[in-house]
Amino acid sequence: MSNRYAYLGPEGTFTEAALRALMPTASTGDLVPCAGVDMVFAAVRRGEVDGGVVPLENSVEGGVPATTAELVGGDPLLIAAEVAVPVEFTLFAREGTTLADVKRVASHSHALAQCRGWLAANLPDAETFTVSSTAAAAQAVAEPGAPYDAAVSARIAGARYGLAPLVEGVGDRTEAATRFVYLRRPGALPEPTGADRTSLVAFLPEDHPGALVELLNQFAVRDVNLTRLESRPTGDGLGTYCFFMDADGHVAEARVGEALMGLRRVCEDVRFLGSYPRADADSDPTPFVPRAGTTNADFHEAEQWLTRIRSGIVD
Ligand SMILES: O=C(O)C(=O)C[C@]1(C(=O)O)C=C[C@@H](O)C=C1
Repeated sequence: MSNRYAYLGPEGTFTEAALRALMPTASTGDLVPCAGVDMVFAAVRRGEVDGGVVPLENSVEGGVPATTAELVGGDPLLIAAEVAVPVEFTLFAREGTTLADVKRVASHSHALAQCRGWLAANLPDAETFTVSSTAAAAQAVAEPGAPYDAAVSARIAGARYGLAPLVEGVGDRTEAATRFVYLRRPGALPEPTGADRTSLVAFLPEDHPGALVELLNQFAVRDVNLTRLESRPTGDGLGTYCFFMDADGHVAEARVGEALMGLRRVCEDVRFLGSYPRADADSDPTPFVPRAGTTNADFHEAEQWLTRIRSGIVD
């Protein structure tokens, strides 16, 4: 039986494009569209699918709140892969609609935010409506008696729902990209590839001066590069935050493992979200070389030395 994968649907989302990039051999019948990010998580947790793909962060609008909330607070799942997809937005409408006819525009909140400037300049009087995804907007516009005149969607969504492109390239930033992650139930981690990323959530102990520095130092002293740090309220009251962190490297590497042990000591809690191959590994012009004293070999040598002196061997 082939594997089944859930994703933020309906058909024609950027998330579907991400899933197809991650699982190029999966056929359409293996892909399970879900109406929300939370439903993708639920389908994976319940074992209805082998894994699922959700948007994690966008280069213009930042973290996707629904994904971060599930990763931080929901029943644990592991990130097993990632992919970055360029996001180019098109304004779609039913055949015969002109720009002057457009009074109501629907899309995903992250998509509307990325087209804010264009919409203000070109459709200043149009109202915007947030729906569950860019493809859900296109699907709604295509329905008879549609509540919206136009949708901001991916090119594939327009074709999928039989809409006409009114204007292409309505995004404010031409280089916009979204990072998507592939989630699965806890189990064996992907093997280290030499160009990996580790994601986790750190919960600080009681608030005190330098608490965040202590946390960051665990990575700094082991020369582990952080690629993302996002604070998020825990929900336990104003001023109480946890930190969503991405670091270069795989937890199987001594230097990353030691940094995580250090974090575990200084934090109230640490939620490990996975170690998986970096999507940008091929495009990295200057591969990271840890400084002397922080290579995996240095950590192993120091560990062996400790074992020897603990048993009284002094060389
Ligand atoms: O609605 C979609 O098409 C999605 O895949 C979701 C999503 C997002 O959550 O950011 C993905 C990329 C774009 O930035 C806009 C929307």
